[in-house]
Amino acid sequence: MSAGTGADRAAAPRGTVTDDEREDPRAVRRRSLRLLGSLIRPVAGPAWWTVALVVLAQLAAVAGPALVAFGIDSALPALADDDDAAPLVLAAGTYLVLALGGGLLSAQVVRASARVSQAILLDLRGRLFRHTQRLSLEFHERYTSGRIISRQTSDTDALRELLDGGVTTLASSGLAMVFTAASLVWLDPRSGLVLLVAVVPGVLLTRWFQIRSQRQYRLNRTAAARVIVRFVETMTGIRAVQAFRREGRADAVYGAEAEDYRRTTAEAIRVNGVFDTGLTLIGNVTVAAVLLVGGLRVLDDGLEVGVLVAAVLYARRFFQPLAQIGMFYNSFQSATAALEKLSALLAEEPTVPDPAEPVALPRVRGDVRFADVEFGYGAGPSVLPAMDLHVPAGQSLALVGETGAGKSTIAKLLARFYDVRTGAVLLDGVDVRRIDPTDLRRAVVMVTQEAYLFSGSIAANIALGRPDASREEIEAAARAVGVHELVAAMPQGYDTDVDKRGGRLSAGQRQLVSFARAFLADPAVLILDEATSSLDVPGEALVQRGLRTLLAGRTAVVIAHRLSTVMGSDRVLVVDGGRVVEDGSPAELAAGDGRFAELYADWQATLTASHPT
Ligand SMILES: Nc1ncnc2c1ncn2[C@@H]1O[C@H](COP(=O)(O)OP(=O)(O)OP(=O)(O)O)[C@@H](O)[C@H]1O
Repeated sequence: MSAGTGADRAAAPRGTVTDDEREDPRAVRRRSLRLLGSLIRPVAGPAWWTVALVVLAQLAAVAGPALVAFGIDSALPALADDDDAAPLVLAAGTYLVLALGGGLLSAQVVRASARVSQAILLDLRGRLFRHTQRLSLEFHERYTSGRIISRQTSDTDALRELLDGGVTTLASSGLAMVFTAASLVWLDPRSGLVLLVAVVPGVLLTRWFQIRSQRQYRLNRTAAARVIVRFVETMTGIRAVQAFRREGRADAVYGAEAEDYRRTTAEAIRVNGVFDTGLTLIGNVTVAAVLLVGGLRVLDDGLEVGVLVAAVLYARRFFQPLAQIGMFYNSFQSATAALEKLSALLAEEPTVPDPAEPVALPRVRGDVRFADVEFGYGAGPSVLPAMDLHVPAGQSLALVGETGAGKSTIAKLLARFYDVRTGAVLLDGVDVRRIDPTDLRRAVVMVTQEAYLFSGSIAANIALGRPDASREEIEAAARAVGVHELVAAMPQGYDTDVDKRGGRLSAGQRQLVSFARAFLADPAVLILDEATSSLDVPGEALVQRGLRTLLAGRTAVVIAHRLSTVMGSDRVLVVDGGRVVEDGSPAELAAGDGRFAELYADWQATLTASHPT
């Protein structure tokens, strides 16, 4: 796989920065922090409450060994010498209460942090969906769907992982270490000194682990992403794989990538193992050192036994949190990377902005004009260098031209999926950039080749543009375009689920449903990208009839691929290199000696060849 392909980026590992490659890292960090701040602000109260619970739980935990020291050094002698059981009962009772309280507090921490993290994630998911949906077509054509899916899944998951357990574990672990060290220094400064000496190799080992595990983690995420991309790519292109007998080769490539994934995972586990073992070793040596140094002092009467026991307990506890901090380091890293990518997505602005002062256009006649339009995608070259075009209301216009000529671009500008660079696209004399978006969407409908059907009933699919339409209206639209009989013959008629057996439709049938959808929406201007099949086979007569009904009585711009569609339209525009090179009625142009006449002759020849009489 070549580096940096669309598919590659689509499944880019969480640990790598792909979206922000050319951005200033400080700006990226600021943007990420702003997003984090805006996510936390609404739940600031519960978040502070969680922090308070974490502090209390750690205080309860750290008091244990000190109580043990008190029990041994003060309470036991009081019982032995003075027959006074009160101090021992007090120490044991307090220990029990703190243990129970600590347990309850820990449970509360889990609940409180879950509440905070789930509220944050709900907010984030909603924002991502609304924002991505609002972005212009330009964004969706540039940002592959795989990447959007990564934002909604693995990136949100990375944050979830951290918020669900990571943050509280990190905070608890950090506090536990500080409290433990402080208690030991307070109880017995010399034992505290032994502990502080042991911190040095502990910190060095943790730093080694951070560097190694970060590198390993990235390798591992890249390997995992490759396996997924390869799998998806092979299965998406399964027809080509099987048709060209590429199974063996695909298997070998996939096998090598899966092996790479296994190897990097094994190495990551090994690094973890070294870290864990190293920490345990340092912890045990520290305990032994505290015991030895303290034991000698006890013999010299320089230290009380209880304090020694407490010191040993504290030393044992000290290194446990470090292992947890190490474990969550990777989660923290990937959550940071995820936050950067999420904030980049949320910072995208629609390239087709809503007008500041929208012009209401409730009743549109359908007069379309391209006035001195120049357009190109992004900063790319001009695709339409200079387009002047007037389509009077009610006219049906067929756009023909070679692939890449600019036909779809004209259609996309008219539907305002993109905005022109210079000049203007006018509807009934009003610049489309100024028209109220709701009115514009109602007036101009684009039916694309793919005829996308959403999961749900056929009726709901037809009513997409007018969800309040009655069943009668839906049926009338289906009848008009000639799809009623087909739907009526389905297992549950109009209630048949398009995803279920019996609801699956052929490409032509799907197109008829999308015609019914457009018919019901009843726009003044209809843009239609006809399916690419260029032969007028008899089975498509139905589609042609549906099409004629759909186009009747409105302005229509059709990217035509069938001769019958072209010949049935009022006017033909031949486009070449973004310019109109021929313009006239189909009969006129066919009889001439221009490009359309050639195309017409080719079409005729193909038809005769495929339907010999
Ligand atoms: N999203 C895009 N970003 C950049 N360039 C684009 C984009 N879409 C189209 N183009 C370029 O604009 C030119 C015109 O493309 P357009 O899709 O309008 O052609 P077309 O006539 O509709 O072709 P076809 O018949 O193959 O659909 C082409 O050179 C194409 O490479």
